[in-house]
Amino acid sequence: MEKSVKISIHQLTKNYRKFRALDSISLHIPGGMFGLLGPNGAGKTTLLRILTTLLAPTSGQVRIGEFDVVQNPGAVRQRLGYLPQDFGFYRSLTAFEMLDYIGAMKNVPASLRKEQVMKTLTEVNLLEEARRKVGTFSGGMRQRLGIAQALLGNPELIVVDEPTAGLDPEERIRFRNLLSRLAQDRTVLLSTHIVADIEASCTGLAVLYQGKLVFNGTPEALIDQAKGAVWQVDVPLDAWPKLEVKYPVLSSRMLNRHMQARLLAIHSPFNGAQPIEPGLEDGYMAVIKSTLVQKEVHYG
Ligand SMILES: Nc1ncnc2c1ncn2[C@@H]1O[C@H](COP(=O)(O)OP(=O)(O)OP(=O)(O)O)[C@@H](O)[C@H]1O
Repeated sequence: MEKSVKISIHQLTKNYRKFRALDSISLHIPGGMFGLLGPNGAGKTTLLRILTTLLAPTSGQVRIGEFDVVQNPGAVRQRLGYLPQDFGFYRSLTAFEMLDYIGAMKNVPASLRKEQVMKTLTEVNLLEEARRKVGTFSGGMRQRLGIAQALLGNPELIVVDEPTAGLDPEERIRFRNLLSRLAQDRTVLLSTHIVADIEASCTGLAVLYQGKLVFNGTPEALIDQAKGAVWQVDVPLDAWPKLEVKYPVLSSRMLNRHMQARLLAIHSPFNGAQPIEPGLEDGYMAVIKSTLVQKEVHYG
């Protein structure tokens, strides 16, 4: 991990007028691939925009390596590449032309630019498409080109916001593999609401919920949050509505007048419920639901 950089976030708060989008977040992100997980509206994009110097915090500190994002935004920008959620593409340019243009905006010297553009196109497996217009690209190809532009200038940190939304399963896997490969020698921060994206690739992750940090640790530790609390139940349809409101439902399917479901419950919800080994999605739901439950009724 010769080019990875550490991120330190200390008591970071962001208010949009009276609305608190981030509430005193403290988090240390080591090198490698780190996931930021949370439902829509949790505050992930707000956090990424502060990290990438596009948005000023209300209070607290963020350091990328040795540089503070507020005191030294220029130095931070030189060290990072960002693929935002709504990255705009120049549809009538070729992949090469687009990267050449972005390279110029990133101050990559003209004498090095062609070589760098070709190198990044090779890294994201798009070299053969260099002369093709971006408007003809598939969603997966566009996202890989988005990563290519983030890689220009050879940054130590790559920040990616919800990159697999809208990709088909094959493209999603290909994209995740690309990020894992990139994380071998730099820090990659991946924000997503798709648990499988994190499961496949991240060594550490944080969960944001309603602007608060509700988990920080390894994927295994997140799975442990649901240990002993996941149950499979098989109930007649008329008994289902009562259960459905009482316990958080992880998944359900109708089977011939019966409902088969996975539930979260601290104790067995009733005789005959089968305990199940949890997965990462269960751990994530347990963390999110327990923050809900603390405010409402305790399940189990
Ligand atoms: N400019 C703004 N003014 C007011 N509220 C905002 C602004 N930007 C974001 N918010 C609110 O802050 C909260 C967090 O938004 P944010 O976009 O950071 O969440 P997110 O986790 O990235 O969700 P998504 O995946 O939907 O983008 C949301 O409730 C959102 O409505």
